Amino acid sequence: MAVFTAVSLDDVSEWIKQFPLGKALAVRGIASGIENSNFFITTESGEHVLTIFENLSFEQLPFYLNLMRHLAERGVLVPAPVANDKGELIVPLHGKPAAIVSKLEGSSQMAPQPAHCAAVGAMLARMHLAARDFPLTQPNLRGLDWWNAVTPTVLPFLSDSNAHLLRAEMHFQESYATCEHYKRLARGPVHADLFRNNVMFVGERLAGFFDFYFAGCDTWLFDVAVTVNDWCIDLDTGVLDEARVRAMLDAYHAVRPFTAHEQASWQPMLRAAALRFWLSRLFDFYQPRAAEMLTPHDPTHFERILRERIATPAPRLF
Ligand SMILES: Nc1ncnc2c1ncn2[C@@H]1O[C@H](COP(=O)(O)OP(=O)(O)O)[C@@H](O)[C@H]1O
Ligand SMILES: N[C@@H](CCOP(=O)(O)O)C(=O)O
Repeated sequence: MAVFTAVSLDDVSEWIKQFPLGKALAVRGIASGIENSNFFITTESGEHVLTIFENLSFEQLPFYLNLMRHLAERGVLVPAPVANDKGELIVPLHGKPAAIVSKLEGSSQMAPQPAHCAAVGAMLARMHLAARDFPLTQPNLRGLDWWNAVTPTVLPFLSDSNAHLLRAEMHFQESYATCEHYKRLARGPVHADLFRNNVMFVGERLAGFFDFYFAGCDTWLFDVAVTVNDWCIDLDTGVLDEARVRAMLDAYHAVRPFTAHEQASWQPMLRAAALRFWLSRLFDFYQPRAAEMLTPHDPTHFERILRERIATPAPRLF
């Protein structure tokens, strides 16, 4: 669990007066976050989530909050940010940026079946299409530039075999990023971290996507690859589960058809998505941020997935 910025009902009662939500009745800290301090807030107008951003700045946040508002206004199931009486979505609390969003119902589906994967695939395609006219841009801050910056900081800790894998994959991805197929991939705002724990379900009904704080502009196919690499695998081996992959890809394709350039890029992109999380987990493991009590995620999970995606031909996209 991350260190929390403590917030009392008294703090919130005063602060929330600037929002059209009525009085605050209760505040409850959420223990499961690892990036930010999150609280469920009961107000006279219902349940909301208050987030105090521990790492992101006032400059970076408008992209995420406005993207969520843009998507929510277009019927994509995401938390809707609430503006204060000046129309602001990001308002300081205890000197840190903070925001209030609507609370999604449901819970995470940690053992997804093909029906869940189909619902996620369809909503992901709707999200990509709905964000086409989103006016703000911000790069994926965990993209190729970040991989290049982080690689030398983790290489000294790796075994010879893993160092070789990392160097070879970085070389492959840098070269792939210059090819014609890659340049012609559709792009736009992407979630970039749509793991099982960032989606709410009520039974088989998808209730919403949340945790947009790794979102950025990148290829839509990268988003699909990140999502497939988490939702459609056997967690012990990293091997793709054919039924769940087909359900997710077919549902996505029915809403936003994949292209031939995407088909040609699918295996490199599954590798890129595995590399991205291997690198961030290695970084968090070997270079933990000061003053946080995080239990790092296991990097070997994504090393296994990367090796598997290199070794096994990718299933067809469509
Ligand atoms: N809008 C929301 N609706 C309902 N629950 C939410 C919402 N946002 C966050 N949560 C809850 O808070 C937990 C932590 O949120 P998350 O955004 O994943 O934190 P972090 O970015 O710190 O990892 C989630 O697992 C979920 O239970
Ligand atoms: N999904 C990433 C870590 C990001 O954590 P989140 O709780 O903010 O989704 C991983 O598994 O490495």
